[in-house]
Amino acid sequence: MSGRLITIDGLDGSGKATQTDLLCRELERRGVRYRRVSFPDYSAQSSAPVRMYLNGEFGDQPGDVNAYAASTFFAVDRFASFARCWKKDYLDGGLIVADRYTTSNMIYQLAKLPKEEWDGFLDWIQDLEYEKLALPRPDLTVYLELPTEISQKLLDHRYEGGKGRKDIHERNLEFLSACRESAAYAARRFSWKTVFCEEGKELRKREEIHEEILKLILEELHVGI
Ligand SMILES: Nc1ncnc2c1ncn2[C@@H]1O[C@H](COP(=O)(O)OP(=O)(O)O)[C@@H](O)[C@H]1O
Ligand SMILES: Cc1cn([C@H]2C[C@H](O)[C@@H](COP(=O)(O)OP(=O)(O)O)O2)c(=O)[nH]c1=O
Repeated sequence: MSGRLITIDGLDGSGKATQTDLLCRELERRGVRYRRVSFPDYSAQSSAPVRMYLNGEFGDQPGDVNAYAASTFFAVDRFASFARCWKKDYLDGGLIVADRYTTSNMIYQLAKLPKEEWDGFLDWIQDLEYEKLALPRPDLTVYLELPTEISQKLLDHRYEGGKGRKDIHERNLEFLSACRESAAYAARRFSWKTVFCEEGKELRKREEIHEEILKLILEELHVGI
């Protein structure tokens, strides 16, 4: 029996870590067993090429590494995490909560390509990650939608002005705006559940967003929580 995989995705600074924390706390409160994973898996050796890419060692613009090459770095890191850390739990029927997943390649790497190549890339990345590498497909993807101007402010706040720590994606507002468009496309194609985190130019409260995500999970997955 295979388990279930919930992925939480969104642009940098959209609240993924915050919402993953709140969800995991709620699962614990309800006594639901789960395993939390996060991508890239920075603490693992498998993320070395990802770290080099995001640090700008292959070029300081996202487009300096093409969508296919960059996607493979992230895919290999995911394969290593699955094989080493959560395959057994998943195959035993466990609930996995992922902060970013293949869905991030479908957002960020897709954005590097002209629109007429989007469907071909999305077919390719599904084949690579879900078929050839045999990674599980998500049962539910929650996409946190937030205008880049707001997510950038939150990121700035998180980095407390120390802009040097931003990676090559986070530094590039134009790229992040393109990612918002590619994310909307992927969300439509794959029926991701979009959670709008802004209301009337204001960021919604953490708890309110959390309640919406919890409701979605209960409705969509019928998990006993
Ligand atoms: N709904 C919210 N309202 C206000 N601040 C928020 C909200 N959600 C997240 N934050 C803050 O915004 C910053 C980015 O959130 P984070 O969860 O780290 O985003 P991500 O994991 O998507 O990069 C953090 O400092 C976090 O505390
Ligand atoms: C997991 C993953 C991330 N990414 C991108 C999204 C982010 O811009 C970047 C690193 O993700 P992340 O570590 O979430 O960023 P942060 O610095 O906010 O913690 O890598 C991909 O392009 N493909 C992927 O498969």
